[in-house]
Formats: sequence, structure tokens, C-alpha cells
Amino acid sequence: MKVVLASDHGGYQLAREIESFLEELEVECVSVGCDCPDSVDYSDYGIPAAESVAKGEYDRGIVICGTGIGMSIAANKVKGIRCALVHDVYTARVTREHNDSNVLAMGARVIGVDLAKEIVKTWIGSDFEGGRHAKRIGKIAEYESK
Ligand SMILES: O=C(CO)[C@H](O)[C@H](O)[C@H](O)COP(=O)(O)O
Repeated sequence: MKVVLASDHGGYQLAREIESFLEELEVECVSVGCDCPDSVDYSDYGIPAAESVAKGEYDRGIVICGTGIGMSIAANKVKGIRCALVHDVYTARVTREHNDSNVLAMGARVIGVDLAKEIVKTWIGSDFEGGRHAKRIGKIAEYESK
């Protein structure tokens, strides 16, 4: 699996932790910034990261800002992206199983490093169940293509 990782300044430190953690998990990860803790705009990093997932350059994306909200709003503007803002392990699993989320957003000012790692591990390791859920996300895709 190939994962693209993006953050703003609010998520910069946590993104570094997640980058190392993905390496431990032997998941290929490419960080597309930001590259230092100086103030930036989450949209400048979240949108290109989401676009690269939508284009198929990466299997999944992880986007991190202060609350995860800005990043999730930005990523979900990209056609084909189902970005889930997750701050607990249950949601991390269910958003893969039910929503087939292809981008994970987290807020570095909301959760700690250990929980973020658990979320990432669970989200990476959970699979879409299909069935009734496929019909539902199909309706979203249909709306998106209007
Ligand atoms: O979009 C956000 C809020 O929903 C992110 O948390 C940003 O990281 C945050 O707005 C950045 O705030 P700052 O005061 O500019 O550090």
C-alpha cells in the first residue's frame, strides 16, 4: 500500500510521528509537506494530497491539521475522495468497513500520538465490506458526477 501524508503547521509534529510509524508498519509513505512548523494554509497541502489519491497515484491519504476539520473539508472537495475525520479507534475501523474512506484526517491538537498511531494502524488494516455500503457510496459518486 502506498500512502500520501500531508499536514499544515498544526499537524507537522504528529505527521512526523506518523511518517516513522508507517515505516515501522512497512507501509510506503510519501510526505508532501508541509516541511517545517511555520504557519501555512492546510488547503495548500490537503487538496494536492487528496488529488493524488483521486488520480490513483496513492492508495490512501492521511492529512493532519490542528483539528483535522480544515483538512477534511478540503480533501472532501476533491471528486472521488471520501475523507473521514477520526479521533477514535472504532470510527477508524468502521469508516473503512462502511465508507471505504480513502483519506484519513486527524487533529493533532485533539488527540495524542499514541491514539493517532492506533487509529492509523486500524484504518490501514481494515477493509471495505461492500454490499449495502457499496450501494450507499455509489449514490454519493453518482451525485458527484452530476
Ligand atoms: O482548519 C483547522 C481548524 O479547523 C486547522 O486546525 C488548522 O490547523 C488551524 O486552523 C490552524 O490554526 P492557527 O491558529 O493558524 O495555527
